[in-house]
Amino acid sequence: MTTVEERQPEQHAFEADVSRLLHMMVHSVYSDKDVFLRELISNAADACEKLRYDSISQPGLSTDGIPPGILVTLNEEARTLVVEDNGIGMTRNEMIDALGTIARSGTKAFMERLDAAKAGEKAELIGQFGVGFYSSFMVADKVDVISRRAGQEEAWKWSSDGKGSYDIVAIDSVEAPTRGTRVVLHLMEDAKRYTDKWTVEKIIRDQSGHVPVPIRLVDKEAAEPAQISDGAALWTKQKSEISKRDYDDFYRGISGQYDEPLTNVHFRAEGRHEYTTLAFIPGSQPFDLFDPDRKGRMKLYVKRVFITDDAELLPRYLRFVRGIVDTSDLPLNISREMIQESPVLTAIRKGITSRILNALEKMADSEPETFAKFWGLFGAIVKEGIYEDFERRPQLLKLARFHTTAVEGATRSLADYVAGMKEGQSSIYYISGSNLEQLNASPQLEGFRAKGIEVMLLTDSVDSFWPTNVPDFEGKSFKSVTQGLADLNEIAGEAGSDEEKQEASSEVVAFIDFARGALGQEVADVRVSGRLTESAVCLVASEHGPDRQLEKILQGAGRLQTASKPILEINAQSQLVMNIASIDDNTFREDAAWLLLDEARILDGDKPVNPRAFAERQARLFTLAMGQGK
Ligand SMILES: Nc1ncnc2c1ncn2[C@@H]1O[C@H](COP(=O)(O)OP(=O)(O)OP(=O)(O)O)[C@@H](O)[C@H]1O
Repeated sequence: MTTVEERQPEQHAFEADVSRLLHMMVHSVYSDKDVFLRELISNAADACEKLRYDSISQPGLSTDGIPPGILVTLNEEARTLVVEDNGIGMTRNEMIDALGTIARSGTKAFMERLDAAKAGEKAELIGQFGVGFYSSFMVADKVDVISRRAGQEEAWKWSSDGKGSYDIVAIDSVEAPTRGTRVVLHLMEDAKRYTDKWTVEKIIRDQSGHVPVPIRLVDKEAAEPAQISDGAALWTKQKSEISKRDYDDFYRGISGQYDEPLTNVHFRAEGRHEYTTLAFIPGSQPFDLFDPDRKGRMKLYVKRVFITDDAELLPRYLRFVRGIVDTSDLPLNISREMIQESPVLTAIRKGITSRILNALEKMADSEPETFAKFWGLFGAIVKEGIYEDFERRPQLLKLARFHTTAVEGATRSLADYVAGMKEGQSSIYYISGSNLEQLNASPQLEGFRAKGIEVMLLTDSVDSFWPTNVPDFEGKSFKSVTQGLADLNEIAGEAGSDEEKQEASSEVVAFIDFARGALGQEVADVRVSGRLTESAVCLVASEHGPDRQLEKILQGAGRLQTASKPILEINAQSQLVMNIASIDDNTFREDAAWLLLDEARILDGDKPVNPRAFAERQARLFTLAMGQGK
């Protein structure tokens, strides 16, 4: 067997993505390099918490009675900064996995976004993400990680200059911590300020003052360590003892985001269940907001021991909330699998969901501007709840805000909408699509606009689903303006908007009959429109079945084999239509009918049925109009 001394370092190449990330770090545009320390301290604290957790089932892991702690040591002469913890440590293989690849989905997402960002946006984007251990290479030209896994004899040293490869070598026990990890940063010349006691102390207090593990600092060899933070969990303190700054720092520490949270919800529940929650509504969108797995990131603690950040502590439509729940009602040794089924957790989930929604309601009433910002960031996510949380639907509908035709650049609540309904109006009208401007210009809105009837403009993808699923708001049903007959005659319009509608002339009726025959298989019907005032044509869906937008989405997702045919509505008062109807020539009429259908499709954001035939028909009509045809 080889002894430790005889072993040669093994060289490993970094995974391609790591090399790319490191390159970015070294040549970083990071405005604030201080964050590397927060990342290292956060890893050290996680390692201590992991040991605390694993020791519950394997008490042998930490029998030495040494309390968890993080020690930061500075050496000005050697130009080193060391972060050491007595946590779980890493085996050789764990080092290779954790420090040679990119395991964090967040880091992957970060790199994708960074690649896509324009030059000017990069710095801002980087500021929103924590990028973990690799951020050390912003300030160090060499990093050593010496680690011994709790309960194991052997110790390993990982070293790299961040340029494509790293070495791993077994080292003598005396050179390693008894347990845990020591990260040694050999600082670059221009990063030597990180050996200055006051600088580092300030950074730790500012960034990491609330990690739940005590932090000490040594600034000179053999000096007594100074305690910088006591590791008391912020959430156990009284609200009155906590400043806004404390809350914000804590939020940044647990969320890995750098923004200022919009609000926090901090309460202690007593009675049937005992738990404390400290939750934050972020001030910017987390990177994983639109991930398909829709996972939340609330952390579960039992009696201050971190258990998991994988428990579903909130419904998915509140997945942007960051924070912790600490309870004494679960056993410490509960397995992560058992947690999901625990009735205690169900009760906690209910409790904190209510508190968060109540806090949002309060914000909407007392701080409408903050709420508008909140809705801009997370409204599309909260609306998923309208669709999937039957029990809380009324509360979510009350919270929801929408763009409507009534005001530009601002949003309205459903209560605002209902208050502005016209006499005889029994439905809440909406139109859905992906682009606000395009929706605003939809011909289907014309009749509603002319009568001053407000229409909600729904642009989030979830908007195509929930209105068909929700029977009503305060007794008013939801109705798409692109579906069924527009019975606008029943509704009293604004003064001056109610001129008598002319009946369709017999010529127009004849043209409509002709078009119905000519367009045959493409449309379910051709009829006189009750909703157009300016445009000549538009497409609508039949009364029953999905609205046009929903149908497109379902078809795009392969969930509809055959789309139902649209109805072509014709504006009998349009000058164009009347002119067309007056020409008694079937070739011309056929061209006109197809062109009108194609026009309606284009107005809907679609393509003509047959682009070539469309071009030919258009050419024939142009030629005719220029007086050269026939
Ligand atoms: N001090 C440490 N002790 C034990 N393991 C560590 C330590 N530092 C890093 N690691 C391991 O390296 C991995 C990568 O660390 P990195 O900071 O890049 O991301 P992360 O900590 O997983 O992400 P996040 O910051 O979102 O929790 C960690 O998940 C952990 O497994």
